[in-house]
Amino acid sequence: MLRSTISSLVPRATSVARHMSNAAKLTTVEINDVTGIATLTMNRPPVNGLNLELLTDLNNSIQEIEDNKSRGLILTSSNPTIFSAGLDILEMYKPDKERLKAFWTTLQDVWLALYGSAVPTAAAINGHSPAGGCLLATSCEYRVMLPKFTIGLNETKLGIVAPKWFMSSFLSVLPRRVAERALNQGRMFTTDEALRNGLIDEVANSKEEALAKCAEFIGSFSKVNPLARSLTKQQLRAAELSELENERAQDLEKFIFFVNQPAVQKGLGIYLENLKKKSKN
Ligand SMILES: CCCCCCCCCCCC/C=C/CC(=O)SCCNC(=O)CCNC(=O)[C@H](O)C(C)(C)COP(=O)(O)OP(=O)(O)OC[C@H]1O[C@@H](n2cnc3c(N)ncnc32)[C@H](O)[C@@H]1OP(=O)(O)O
Repeated sequence: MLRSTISSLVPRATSVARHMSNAAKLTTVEINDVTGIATLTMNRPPVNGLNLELLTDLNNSIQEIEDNKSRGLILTSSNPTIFSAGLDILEMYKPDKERLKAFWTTLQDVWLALYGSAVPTAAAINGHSPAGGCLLATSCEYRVMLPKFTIGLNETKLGIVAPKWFMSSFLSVLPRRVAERALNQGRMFTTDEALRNGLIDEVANSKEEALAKCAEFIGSFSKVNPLARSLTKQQLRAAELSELENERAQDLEKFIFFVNQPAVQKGLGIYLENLKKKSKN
């Protein structure tokens, strides 16, 4: 459900950005005191794999940004070549039952909070963004990406299935036939392909430029009534949000059942092994 927090139109004091969250966490939130825009940075080396702890910090940070009435949220990564490698496969491979439940429930929370955020959202995609990384990026309203990286929902390549709400975010950005083919193929788009197909909105040559373009997008709403804006967004996104809200328990059950299938476990094991082999070469 879209949060009701509305950013104020009162101009901010002129000063440099200030940190709201500390670096001990896997995310940091920095508010620009001039623009009032919050930059939420993922920082879980080596690849920003979305494990339970990173998802928990992401969820708390989004909440913090909403509560502090920021003008907007920019999601990015501290890693210079990876936005996020998607879900940490180790959470799903030979999983602990209780942790697996908490992991998926927190992922649901993050998606509901980000896709349904009341504030304008943008992703500065400063590196590769497969699967769960693409989910985060497409949950935002605007995407700026650096050249020569890749983005997409590659689940079928891992022998897994993107849940419906992953598809909802993807479909909110791409034309249906492009989304359908890409999902079935597990296609990863290069930056150029992503731009051509509308999966991203702009290309930037540096992270700084990407952040500036995201800020410009968020700034484009400065003359729009924030309540009218957020209620409009809420109506546009309500169907997908309610669908997951109403089916959270079934979605969790399906996930747990699916992940525990021997064929899925075998596929994940092989995929992990190949990733490790590749990283050693
Ligand atoms: C009827 C219908 C039913 C429907 C039911 C639905 C049920 C739900 C099903 C379940 C759905 C689950 C959805 C999952 C979505 C996901 O997000 S899955 C994750 C997908 N991610 C990937 O495929 C990315 C894999 N990684 C890479 O491609 C590369 O690592 C990279 C491009 C991100 C970075 O490359 P590079 O910089 O060269 O680093 P590497 O050397 O490859 O990696 C370093 C290090 O990290 C490990 N690693 C990489 N990614 C992951 C990951 N996602 N999880 C865990 N670990 C990862 C990699 O193995 C290396 O480790 P070592 O250093 O070797 O230890």
